[in-house]
Amino acid sequence: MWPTPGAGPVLLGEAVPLAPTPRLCAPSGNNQVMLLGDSGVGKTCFLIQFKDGAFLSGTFIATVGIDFRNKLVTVDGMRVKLQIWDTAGQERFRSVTHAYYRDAQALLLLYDITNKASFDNIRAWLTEIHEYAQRDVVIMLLGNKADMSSERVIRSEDGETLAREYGVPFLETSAKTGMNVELAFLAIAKELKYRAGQSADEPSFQIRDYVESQKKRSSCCSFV
Ligand SMILES: Nc1nc2c(ncn2[C@@H]2O[C@H](COP(=O)(O)OP(=O)(O)OP(=O)(O)O)[C@@H](O)[C@H]2O)c(=O)[nH]1
Repeated sequence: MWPTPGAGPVLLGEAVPLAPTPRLCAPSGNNQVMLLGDSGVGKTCFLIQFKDGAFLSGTFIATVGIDFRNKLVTVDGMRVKLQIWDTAGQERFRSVTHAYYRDAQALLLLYDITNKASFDNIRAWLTEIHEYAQRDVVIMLLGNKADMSSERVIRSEDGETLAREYGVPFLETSAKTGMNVELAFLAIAKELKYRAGQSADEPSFQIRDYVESQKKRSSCCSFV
């Protein structure tokens, strides 16, 4: 039996620094975020890096079906609970994961910068997303394993171009070093908070602009 979207155990109590008396975004609902992409691109490691700040190296154990973790992030003094679904990239689990697309508010679509097939398959993933997910789902494209520069086969510009074609934000990330992992989730949380209508202070938040500005900041000042 696979877990039910929105009905799983609430794993609160993580060490998340909170601002004084933060409010909870979408208190009665979950902000469901799904990780998608070919098998081996690093979805599970990406989630574990975000949740626990750790990297699982060694033997690759493919995800079976689907699993999730919760994490609270603080956005502009407000707590946003993200329920993050880690899906199996293997083809044989596709019918299982399709059932979860419609409940997702945001999708992080990963490819591996050292694996051309995983990049070429992004268009097929986007076709599936358009078929099964909500029409207004937030999508972000991530080129993972950016730490493996000597084995890179997909240029950063190619990721940028593809993301621009589909009108989605783009980041290169590393689940190993943590590069841009937090930024990806923070941008999603900001967008979901904005959509929940609780950002009067940010009346025109644009996730792509936010991601681009943060990328410039980190490249200029060597921090994220
Ligand atoms: N160097 C490096 N290795 C990574 C990174 N992310 C994942 N890996 C490695 O890539 C392999 C696959 O990672 P997973 O996170 O299990 O991949 P997945 O996308 O969840 O795979 P499925 O569960 O089959 O869909 C593992 O051996 C990881 O250690 C990264 O950012 N850098």
